[in-house]
Amino acid sequence: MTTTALPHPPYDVRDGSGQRVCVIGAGSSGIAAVKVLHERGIDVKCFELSDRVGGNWVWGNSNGVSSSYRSLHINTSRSRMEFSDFPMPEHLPNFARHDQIAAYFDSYVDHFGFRDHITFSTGVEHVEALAGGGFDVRLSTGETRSYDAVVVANGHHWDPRLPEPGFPGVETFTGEQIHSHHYSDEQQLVGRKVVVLGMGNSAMDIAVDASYHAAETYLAHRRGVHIIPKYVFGKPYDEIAGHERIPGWVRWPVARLMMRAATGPMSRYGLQQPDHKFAQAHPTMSSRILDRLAHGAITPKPNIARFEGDEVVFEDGSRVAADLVVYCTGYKISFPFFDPDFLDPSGDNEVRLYQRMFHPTVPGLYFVGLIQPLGAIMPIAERQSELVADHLEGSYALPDASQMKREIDRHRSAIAKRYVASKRHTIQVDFDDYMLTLRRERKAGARRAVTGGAPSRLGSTSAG
Ligand SMILES: NC(=O)C1=CN([C@@H]2O[C@H](COP(=O)(O)OP(=O)(O)OC[C@H]3O[C@@H](n4cnc5c(N)ncnc54)[C@H](OP(=O)(O)O)[C@@H]3O)[C@@H](O)[C@H]2O)C=CC1
Repeated sequence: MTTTALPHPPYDVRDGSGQRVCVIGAGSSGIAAVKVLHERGIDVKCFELSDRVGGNWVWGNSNGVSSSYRSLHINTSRSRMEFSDFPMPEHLPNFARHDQIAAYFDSYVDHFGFRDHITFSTGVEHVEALAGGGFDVRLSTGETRSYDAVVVANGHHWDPRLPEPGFPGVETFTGEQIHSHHYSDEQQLVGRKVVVLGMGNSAMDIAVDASYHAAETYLAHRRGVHIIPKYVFGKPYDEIAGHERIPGWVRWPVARLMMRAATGPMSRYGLQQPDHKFAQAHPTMSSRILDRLAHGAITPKPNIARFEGDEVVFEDGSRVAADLVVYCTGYKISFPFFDPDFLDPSGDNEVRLYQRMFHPTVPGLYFVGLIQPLGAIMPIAERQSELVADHLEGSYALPDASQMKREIDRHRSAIAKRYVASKRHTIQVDFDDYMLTLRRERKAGARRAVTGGAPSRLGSTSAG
């Protein structure tokens, strides 16, 4: 690969210390970015809508956009979600609850001492890339500040995606309809006849909650999935064969066999058989749903066909009277602070980024945590942030724009080949494979930086 001299800062920056960087959001990815940049001595400021860090993991977050609910527990195990230099407390369960995770993020910020780099209760309202490089960032306070670089970490599970178009009769259905984003606790379910739509992790959790609190619970789905229990053979499922040194062609067949042994076919639970292989869709993880289906506490249904009065009619012609429909139909990737024509995700959740984090034509625009891993985001956000810091310091160089575009195209084709066609898979990565990719990319970028004349982290005693 060749290195092309890029037009303006920070592509030709050689010293990160002179850079002013704005991080948008202090969720799990934003705090990783601030921590890494702060440690490297880069002048970083983060703006967070809420009065605290943690984003989605803060149930009832004052930012008004958390999708968390009372029963939420993470579905990646403690050892696989923790930051590399800040272990989660050992007294925590293997699959921690939202408040335990939010507290962990809080202590991360205090431990590394960068809370004063975060301005709370302040949103970023508009970001404008300037023709000569750098950005103008307008805040909710009305103030506009200038930055050399912007790290976008505003999360991608907060803007609800409803079925489009809605099912016939949706306008006249007499029951209540909500998106899972607006589900907060079981009080919304008590004594009601509830239809949950979807087979992602939100649907699993909410259907299980409903199975304990609602009068009747139906789980409607347009496609079967492979449900993964949280424990397999007495261990958290993701600790088995989960390592970046174990290649995917070993990891996934092992996982497939384990799951086949652990759960058997999904049809035994009354669910549709998946139309794809294991690991060709974002994983749905729940031990409890299998129990609740086996106990008859949840009735599986095919997709919703239409609504008639107070009834939900399913694709097999069956119908139920329902008080509440919960659409667990996923999220849109949204950047409310960019002009629509600046970075248009086209409504299909398509965002074209080199290595899922560098904008190919806007220098200094980075994205941290804009991936949906088969695994946890936190260690990935941390490693991505190291690349951002390297780039700001000049020890990592990007390839030229055409090479970046080719990499993006290759990634798009690989996703299309690998995963079920769905808007939920546009930013999908395998945790271990992507972690390895980032490690290799860091080295490749360091070599490019040397070729291009920048000081290199490799072989340098001052390397961070
Ligand atoms: N405990 C945890 O850690 C939790 C984690 N999460 C994470 O949050 C993210 C979002 O999860 P979730 O909210 O479940 O959303 P997902 O995007 O993962 O799942 C959406 C589901 O809705 C279905 N769907 C979408 N549109 C329609 C439609 N028009 N008609 C019928 N079905 C439709 C999809 O089917 P199809 O596959 O056919 O597109 C899919 O089954 C994921 O990364 C998930 O892992 C969520 C909840 C809990």
